[in-house]
Amino acid sequence: MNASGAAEEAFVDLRDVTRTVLLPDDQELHILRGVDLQVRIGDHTAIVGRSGCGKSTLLNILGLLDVPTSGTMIFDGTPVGKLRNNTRAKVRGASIGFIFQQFNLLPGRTALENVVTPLMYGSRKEFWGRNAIGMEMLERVGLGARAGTQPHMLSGGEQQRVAIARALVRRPRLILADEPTGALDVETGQAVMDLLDTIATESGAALVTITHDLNVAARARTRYRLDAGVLSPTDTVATSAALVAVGA
Ligand SMILES: Nc1ncnc2c1ncn2[C@@H]1O[C@H](COP(=O)(O)OP(=O)(O)OP(=O)(O)O)[C@@H](O)[C@H]1O
Repeated sequence: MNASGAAEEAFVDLRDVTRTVLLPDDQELHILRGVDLQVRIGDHTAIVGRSGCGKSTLLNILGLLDVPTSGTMIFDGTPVGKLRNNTRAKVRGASIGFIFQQFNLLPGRTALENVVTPLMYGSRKEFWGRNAIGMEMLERVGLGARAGTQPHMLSGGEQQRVAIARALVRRPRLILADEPTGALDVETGQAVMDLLDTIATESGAALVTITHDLNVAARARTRYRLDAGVLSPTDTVATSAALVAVGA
């Protein structure tokens, strides 16, 4: 609710979204079936599901990398179906930060060079101020002293912190994290999720984490399960209780 008592508009609003692809034998594969999802600024949403259930497909749609086959999607007040490809790419660069399981840092570039890469495509202010902005982000993730270090000299947790700094350097309103702890040990993964949660909250962004790790999902305030392309909210209390019961 906002100050006037009205329900706040979702930053991303998917209604009855489907994604269908045509296979070589002319059969249709229904990857997403009638997905309803509202993501609000300040939310931390987790989507869990087994391999092949459609998680990457949903992430690609949320990240404006792909479009629904049917249904409606509103992104920051604009119907996505009305956006041209190049406008979609611009909105993506300015409004969405991506974090991947394998960090996807550029080899042979320093931590700072990696972090400032998105600023090369930003406004003049972002472009010319990129080193100062990048350093500030690296300091926020606790790696100011490693600005000149290349990724292969950093630990997995440190590489993911650099990737977080890079994802957040243009102050995106939506952060999409795809198995962000998948390549990290449990303790490092928890520290990375703590950091991601804190920075997303401080930056006033929405965080959507796609994961098969129930420990990671348990941190989110809103949880969904994706099962064969069908998205359903999971019962928060029951899920938490179940997670505690299995020692997660
Ligand atoms: N363009 C495509 N053409 C044909 N099949 C596709 C296409 N995109 C996805 N699929 C199939 O749709 C299903 C869902 O794919 P998706 O990559 O979204 O799953 P996922 O939940 O992310 O899986 P994982 O966790 O293993 O990465 C899979 O069976 C995949 O092979």
